[in-house]
Amino acid sequence: MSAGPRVIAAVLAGGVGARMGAPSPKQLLPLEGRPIIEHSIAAFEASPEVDEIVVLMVEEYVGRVEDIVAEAGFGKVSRVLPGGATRTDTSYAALSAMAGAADSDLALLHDAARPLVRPGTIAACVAALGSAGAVGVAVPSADTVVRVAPGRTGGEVIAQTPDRSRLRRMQTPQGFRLGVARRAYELAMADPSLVATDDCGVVLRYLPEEEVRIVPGEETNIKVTNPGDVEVAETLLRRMRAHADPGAPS
Ligand SMILES: Nc1ccn([C@@H]2O[C@H](COP(=O)(O)OP(=O)(O)OP(=O)(O)O)[C@@H](O)[C@H]2O)c(=O)n1
Ligand SMILES: C[C@](O)(CO)[C@H](O)COP(=O)(O)O
Repeated sequence: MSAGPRVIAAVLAGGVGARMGAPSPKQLLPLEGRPIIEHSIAAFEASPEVDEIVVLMVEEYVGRVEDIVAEAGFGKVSRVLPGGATRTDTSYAALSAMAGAADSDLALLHDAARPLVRPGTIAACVAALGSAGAVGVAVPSADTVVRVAPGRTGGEVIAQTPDRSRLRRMQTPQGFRLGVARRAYELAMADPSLVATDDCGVVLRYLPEEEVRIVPGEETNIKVTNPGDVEVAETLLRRMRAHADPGAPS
């Protein structure tokens, strides 16, 4: 009997949290008494599909995260490494940290700033990677989304109102067969005009022949980004627990 692919999760925590404006990176802010990053790592630690976790942290806080990992007893975390200057650089560093894994193994890239990811969502990503080389968690948009352009007399005007039924808001995890992510990132990192806001976008741009599958996500999987978002996350977490939601994060 052959073993299935190894599943390696990368928790991306290399950002400084400029929009949050806290004195330290937002992934260290307490959420119900535990650092946000601890909740994010805990979701992957608790997922039976995940074999190993690597964490990419702002360089000066790597030691702090090693302490968090040791105190929480996260046995799947193999390394805490410095992140890069941009999120894309951090994703590339994460893939480089997986150099010993096979092209057929699976990488799940997750924002540390999304502490409410459910184990069920992680499981759905891994399941989808059974028949797809690239997958991303997404939710429909409740708002109408428009594309804007500079106005003739200044300000912004609406250039296009895309069909909302075809629009999705991307979240994480985003998962890849390692061979797919490696090929896409090799091309991306060699492109001086690279602009990317997520990892599925990198695959879509550099490997257009690759189908990037959508995995339905949850509205509760918010990205803690701006002041006030920690309070929103705490309210959501309490509500998920109060409703005895079996899929609630631990
Ligand atoms: N150089 C970077 C930038 C971002 N991230 C991570 O990517 C996720 C999503 O990014 P974002 O919410 O933009 O975080 P920050 O970059 O920290 O926020 P800001 O843009 O406000 O500075 C976060 O978990 C963040 O730590 C990263 O690993 N490396
Ligand atoms: C990857 C992401 O969370 C998908 O929505 C998002 O694009 C990250 O963007 P950020 O500007 O780095 O927060």
